[in-house]
Amino acid sequence: MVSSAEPSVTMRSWFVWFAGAGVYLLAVFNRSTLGVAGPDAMIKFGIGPGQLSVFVLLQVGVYAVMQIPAGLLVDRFGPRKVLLAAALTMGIGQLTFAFVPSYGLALLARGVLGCGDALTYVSVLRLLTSWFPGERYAMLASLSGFFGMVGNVLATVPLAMLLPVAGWGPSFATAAIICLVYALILVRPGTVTPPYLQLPLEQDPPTRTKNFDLRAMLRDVRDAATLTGGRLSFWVHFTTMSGSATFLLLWGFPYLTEALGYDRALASALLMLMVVVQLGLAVVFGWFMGSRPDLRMPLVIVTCLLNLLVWVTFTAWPDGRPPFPVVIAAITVMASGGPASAVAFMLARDYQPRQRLSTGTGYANAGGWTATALCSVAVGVVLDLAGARTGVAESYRWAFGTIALITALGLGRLLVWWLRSRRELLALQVSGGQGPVVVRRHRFDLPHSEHH
Ligand SMILES: N[C@@H](Cc1c[nH]cn1)C(=O)NCC(=O)O
Repeated sequence: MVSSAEPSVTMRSWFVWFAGAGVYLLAVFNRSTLGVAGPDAMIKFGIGPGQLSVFVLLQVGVYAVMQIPAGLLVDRFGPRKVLLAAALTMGIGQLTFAFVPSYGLALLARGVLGCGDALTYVSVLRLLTSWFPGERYAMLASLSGFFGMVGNVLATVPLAMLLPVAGWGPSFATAAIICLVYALILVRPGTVTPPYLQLPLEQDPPTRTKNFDLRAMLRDVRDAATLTGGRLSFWVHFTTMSGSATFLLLWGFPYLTEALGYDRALASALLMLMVVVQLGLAVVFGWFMGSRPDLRMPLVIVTCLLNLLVWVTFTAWPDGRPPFPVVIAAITVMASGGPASAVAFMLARDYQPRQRLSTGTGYANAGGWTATALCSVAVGVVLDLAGARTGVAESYRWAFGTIALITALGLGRLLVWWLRSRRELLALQVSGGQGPVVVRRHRFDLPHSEHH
């Protein structure tokens, strides 16, 4: 459990948060660029929609795989250096992407970009822990998503305007240069903007800088992943955000246009609606989770049940074409998944010891993105298999059934680890200790165990 003294909020705290969240804005901007450049990419590389979707799968896969290494790096080098590495890596990846001539090299460049992206969010969350007291964490972690949304919008509107005017190379090179220039802000302590650049290392020194050996790292990962609160954080992230992320990043647009027959403008507007509702809910949930941490798990469970209902509805709807009001309701419910996933980071913050906090945060973040990769691949495979035998709408019913199954699996594991974590908290309270939240024994609680 986090035991060090709580930092107080100063102007520097806000500056640090803005500087870090700026890198996150760039990360989401970069990861969203193919959303608008997709048609141009198909022409430039001579590829079809299937090969285009490989870019998204690669991005999500690299992101998920890189989460634990990202956390290990933050624990050893501190968030500033890792954010610097993130901005540089994204810049290099995007610059390469701007000029490579072939699909294979473009995939490689996107992989590099994904590595930079993966370093960002865990670092920003670490800055929050170092610079703000615990009660602000939930709201600020949720509000950091706002920067992501701005990045998303910047990739959608200005980039869509720039692409036809400036062309592929200059447009992506501009994105790269912005990252590389931004990296200057993070470059050398004390030279550019002293308050931010000097203080993160003083305020929250990385404790493992000298302990950069493989065995210590594996031990950190094992300890982060076997801790009850750590395992709970993984399954919370896994279950809350994966269905909606799969819909938003990859399969929502083709479903709305091909299966439901909506025109492209309406489909884009519905996805944009989801992003806007996400932002609103991030503020509401952030406030709620910060003021009632004891109710954060009930919030997660209700969110997961509602999301499961969405996927079951899509799967069970007789002709695979639910009416418009049902689709709107489903999209609104889906938008709750991302904001509720912030509970996973609160759990990591509350349960993981400070010296491996970011490893634990990366482990939690890997949960949702692993599930997103799983859902994305499962939907694609089932669409391929079912598409040969039945109509498009019917194929999506089967395909979205896999998301229902993965969500149900996640919810089952989440409930198991929630009950185990409650058992530990109850035992701690009985022995006079205090956990991050106060719990009261209920009939559904597991009996007290000698092992805990
Ligand atoms: N759970 C998301 C955050 C989120 C908030 N609203 C929608 N999504 C997450 O994992 N973020 C990490 C990232 O790098 O974007």
